[in-house]
Amino acid sequence: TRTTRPQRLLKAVQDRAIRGNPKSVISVIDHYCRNQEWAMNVGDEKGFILDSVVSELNPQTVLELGTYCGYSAVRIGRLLHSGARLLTLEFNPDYAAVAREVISWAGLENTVQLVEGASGDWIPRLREHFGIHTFDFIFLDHWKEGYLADIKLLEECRLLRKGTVLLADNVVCPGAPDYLEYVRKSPLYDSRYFKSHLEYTKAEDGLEKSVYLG
Ligand SMILES: O=C(NCCO)c1cc(-c2ccc(F)cc2)cc(O)c1O
Ligand SMILES: [Mg+2]
Repeated sequence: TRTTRPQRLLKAVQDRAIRGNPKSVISVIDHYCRNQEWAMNVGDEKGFILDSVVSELNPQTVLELGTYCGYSAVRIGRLLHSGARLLTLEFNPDYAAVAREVISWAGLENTVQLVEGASGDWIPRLREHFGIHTFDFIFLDHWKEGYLADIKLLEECRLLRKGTVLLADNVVCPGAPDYLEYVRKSPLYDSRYFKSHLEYTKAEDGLEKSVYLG
C-alpha cells in the first residue's frame, strides 16, 4: 500500500539530512515541503519567530502540544541548554512513530521526550508521572479546537507560573478564534500577535504569544 505523507517526509530526512545535525534535519524538511510535498510543520518563517521566543526565554521545562513529524520539537530542542527538557504530546500513533525517528535522526532523543496520547488525558498526569512542577514555555500546535480547553486545564492543574510563555501556532489559519478571544480578554494573560504566513505558502497566518501573569 501507499506510503503516508509523514513517512515520505521521514524518508527525505533519512536520505538527505546529516545524522545528529538538527540544523540539517530542519533545512531538509523545509526544502522538501516547499518543493516536493507540503506538510503542516510550523515551517521556516514562523519557525524563525519560534526560535527568537525560545532563545530569549532560554526555558528549562518545555511542553509541546502536537508533535506531528517532530519538526518543531527539533527546532525547539536544538536551542535548549544542557539539562533543559522538552515534553511533546502526540495523539496520532502514525505521526508519533515518524516523529520519534526524526527526533532520533537529529540526535535529540535525550532532550526531547515524545508521549503518545490525548493532551486532555495527559495534562492532569504530568506532575505525578514526570515530576514536573510548572512549565517555562508551552508551544500549542495540535487540534485548533483543543487549544482553549487545554490551557484552561493547564491553569486548573497549576502547571503555569508567573511568566510562563505560551506560543500558539495557526491562530489565523486554520484559526483558533475562541482561544484568541480568551487570551486577549483575560486579565491572566498579556497577549501579542506575530503576523506571518501559513508554512510554505503566501496565505496569512500567525503566532499568538501570551505571558501568564498568574
Ligand atoms: O491541524 C493542524 N495541526 C494539528 C494536527 O497535527 C494544522 C493544520 C494546518 C493546515 C491544514 C490545512 C490547511 F489548508 C491549512 C492549514 C496547519 C498547521 O500548522 C497545523 O498545525
Ligand atoms: Mg501548526
